[in-house]
Amino acid sequence: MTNYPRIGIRPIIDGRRRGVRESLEDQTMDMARRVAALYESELRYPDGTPVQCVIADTTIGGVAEAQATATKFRRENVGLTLSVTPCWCYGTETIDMDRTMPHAIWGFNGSERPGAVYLAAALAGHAQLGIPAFGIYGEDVQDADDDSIPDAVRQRLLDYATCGLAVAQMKGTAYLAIGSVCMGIAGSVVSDSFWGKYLGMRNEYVDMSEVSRRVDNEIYDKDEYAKAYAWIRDNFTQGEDFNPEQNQFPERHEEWWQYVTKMTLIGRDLMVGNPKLAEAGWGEEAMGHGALAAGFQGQRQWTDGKPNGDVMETVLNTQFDWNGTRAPYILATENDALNGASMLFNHLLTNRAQIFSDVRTYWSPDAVKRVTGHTLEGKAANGFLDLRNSGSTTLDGTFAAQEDGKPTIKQWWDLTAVDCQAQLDATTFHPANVEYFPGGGFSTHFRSAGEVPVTMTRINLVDGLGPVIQIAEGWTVELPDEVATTIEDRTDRAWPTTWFVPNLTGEGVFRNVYEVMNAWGANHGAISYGHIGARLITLASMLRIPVNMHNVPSEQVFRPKNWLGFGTADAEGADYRACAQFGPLYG
Ligand SMILES: C[C@H](O)[C@@H](O)[C@@H](O)C(=O)CO
Ligand SMILES: [Mn+2]
Repeated sequence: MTNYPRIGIRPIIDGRRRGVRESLEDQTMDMARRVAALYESELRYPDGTPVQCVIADTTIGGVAEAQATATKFRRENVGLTLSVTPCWCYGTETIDMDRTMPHAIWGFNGSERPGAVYLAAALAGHAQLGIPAFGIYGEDVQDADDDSIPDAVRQRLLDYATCGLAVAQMKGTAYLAIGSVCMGIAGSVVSDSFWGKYLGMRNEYVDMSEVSRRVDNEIYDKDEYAKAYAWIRDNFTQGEDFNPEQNQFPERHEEWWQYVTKMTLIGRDLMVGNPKLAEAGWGEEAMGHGALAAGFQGQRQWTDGKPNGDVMETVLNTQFDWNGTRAPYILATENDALNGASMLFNHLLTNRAQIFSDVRTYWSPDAVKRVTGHTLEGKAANGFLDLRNSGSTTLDGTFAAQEDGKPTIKQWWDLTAVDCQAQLDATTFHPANVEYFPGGGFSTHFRSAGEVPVTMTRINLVDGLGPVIQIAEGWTVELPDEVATTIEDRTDRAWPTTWFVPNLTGEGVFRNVYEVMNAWGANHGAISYGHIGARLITLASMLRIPVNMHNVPSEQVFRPKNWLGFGTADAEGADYRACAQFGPLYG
């Protein structure tokens, strides 16, 4: 089993003996146990196992116990801490001083003993020492013997832990670039200072020739290949060839299917290794690159001569294959590492597959009317963004899986055979557009279901500033079939289609759909199921990545309390100032 990072829980207490400490021991330890129980029952790691907590051996009344706890937490692979207290305790004598992991404090809102006073004192210490920490405090006074966790507190506790675990899970892993810069796309210029200093990850690189070397030398598990190939041929429906006749090569399809299946196994093995390869004498290849995310350049040096990477990218980003259901592998198209990082954030916050797309076109109501005669209505009334990747994306992006009769992307452990079949039924694989992809291969086509809550995000690098992140919550929309086909025809009917409408707030770039398109910082976006903007903001603050645009309601925004010292009226400006002051987490 993967050695996932754990949540360290620190019960903080008033150190005075002869009555005070003794009277608080049970209540304080009990708070820690209740939070641990909450986390263990509500949160899971990507492999589906419950999140693990480590509670300090004793309550912490002073520095000696704080140090002993830090030692224990290092041993136990703790990646974030939460301090809890129902009472007054001694601020800087008890806080966790580790600057390389997230911290939060839950101060019980009681009147008998002042948990809130400790919270304020300890967070003032954090502000003064320059160690970011989140504060959690219930709105309504609770009695000392009330062991319930109020809903708002529960929400904050879960927000904090989910985001902190995302930070901790990235640390020490790798982004693997398979190939290098794709067609001059800035996001595929891999920035080791971003990955290393902000995410704590290393960059690994292999040339795309490594993929063809493994195909040529049969460096993959041949038994698994036979199973994978049979499954793909049985389950993937080949659709129409949209190429002009002189660009159709039906005699090569069989060879392409074999090749792209091998690429899929090889892409995965490059990322995470495969012990089967060692059994066949390929010990080094069996190790993999420890990659939590990867990217495949594809265009153009590979696709100009060989079958494209669309099937590989689609299958790896999907939550099932010939072996059944499983966590998705995060694999960015065009080696757009910044979109890969955006997908990774979304994935770690949700444990769900992620859609990679070009943010391709703004369709205004007038343009749709002119081209198709159709009047946009409902959520699409103000126009929509055409999200369409150049040939691949996760099959979960069909939203063919259903929860309570509604389209969704499930967590992989909840996917049923019916869900998987529905996703396959919604998808066709078309011979790739030969003008773009002279080496052939197959592209993935489906239309995403409408009325699904989604969040589109993207990290961009700005010279002189560093990374920034943009976040747009919104909904998918569907169009009548004829209108949809006309619009797809104008780009490429062989590619996956998702139509997206951001939630408009009437302010800034969210005053209309066009402005959101205009403000998008690059050609790609990472699209997650659900409205997860608030969690992305919290995660970004933990990593010190300022948010340059978002449409998340302000009451949902949750950042370290230190941010308030940088201004309270202008939250966006304060975020920039705080991120600049604290600098990257591992800088
Ligand atoms: C096939 C084309 O080159 C596409 O790959 C291109 O338009 C992009 O996807 C750019 O992001
Ligand atoms: Mn693209």
